Amino acid sequence: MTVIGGFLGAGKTTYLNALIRGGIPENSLIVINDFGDINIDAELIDYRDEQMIQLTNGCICCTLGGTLAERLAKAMRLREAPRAVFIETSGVADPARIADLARVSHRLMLEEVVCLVDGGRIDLNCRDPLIGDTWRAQIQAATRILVNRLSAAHDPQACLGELRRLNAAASIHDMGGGQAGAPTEECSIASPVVAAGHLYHDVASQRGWRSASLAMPHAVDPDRLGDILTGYGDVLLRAKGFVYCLGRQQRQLLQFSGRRLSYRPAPARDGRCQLVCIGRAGPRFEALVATLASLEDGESMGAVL
Ligand SMILES: Nc1nc2c(ncn2[C@@H]2O[C@H](COP(=O)(O)OP(=O)(O)OP(=O)(O)O)[C@@H](O)[C@H]2O)c(=O)[nH]1
Repeated sequence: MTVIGGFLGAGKTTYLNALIRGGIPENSLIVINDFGDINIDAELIDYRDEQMIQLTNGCICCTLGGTLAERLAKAMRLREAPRAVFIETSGVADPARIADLARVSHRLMLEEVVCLVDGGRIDLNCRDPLIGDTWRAQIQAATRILVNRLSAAHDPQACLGELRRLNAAASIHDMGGGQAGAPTEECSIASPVVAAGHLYHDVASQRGWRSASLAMPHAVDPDRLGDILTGYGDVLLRAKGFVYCLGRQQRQLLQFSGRRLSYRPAPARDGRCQLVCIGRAGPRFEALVATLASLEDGESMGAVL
């Protein structure tokens, strides 16, 4: 079992796709957990549907006794049990809790706990009172830390030093991965594994988060939508989803993380248009949701979670 963790927007899905493209064992099982009630990531993973478990509506590390453990146990009892299991956690999960499933199972062996890190946001995330504990626990749980966008950091060496200070046992790799703001599908696969200790996070640290899922049935002005999301960048930590944009035929994948926005043509799958927003609970976040809803001429665009 390989656990792929890291904070919201750190690059977990990009990395998992690169792993799949690079070749994973036949009959692998992929488990995807998104924080909201819509599993956007599942649409972005290029893998056979029947060998993918999608978990939504919450963070798997907080509901371990439930769905994840049951679904994994069921999969491992199949006559042809998966040869490998890759779990992409939600961006607010503690990967250590998930890794412990393998540590206590006699059918699963823990291969590694990978933690993706947006190098351009190390100092910000580290100091943030809402994010800090979760972010640190993810790094401390890792056996391998993969840093991208380090070139966007004020002081790359100090940032790497901070990671090393948090987790002395993990191997740390700078993956390159371009400048912040330049979305990329590129992702190099860095090598091997050193064992590490881990730390549990406090479930209460989940308080203070808020997520909202919105249906986006009508075409939107991409610049206007971008201005709204960026304008609420102080409370909006992550947004992603599929939208139709005025002037563009193809459905677009919208990505907003680390205050950076990008659109790119979306995979042609089921055609849903939905947006998931995750951020800091409070009146500003509610104002953001109301503003997004008002884009639809006052009609509500969907339920707020
Ligand atoms: N420049 C650059 N951008 C990246 C890299 N990896 C991911 N991104 C971008 O960062 C954004 C988030 O990437 P994802 O792979 O979806 O991140 P994630 O950790 O799966 O996000 P959540 O599951 O929502 O927490 C996307 O716009 C990616 O294109 C990288 O190595 N370099």
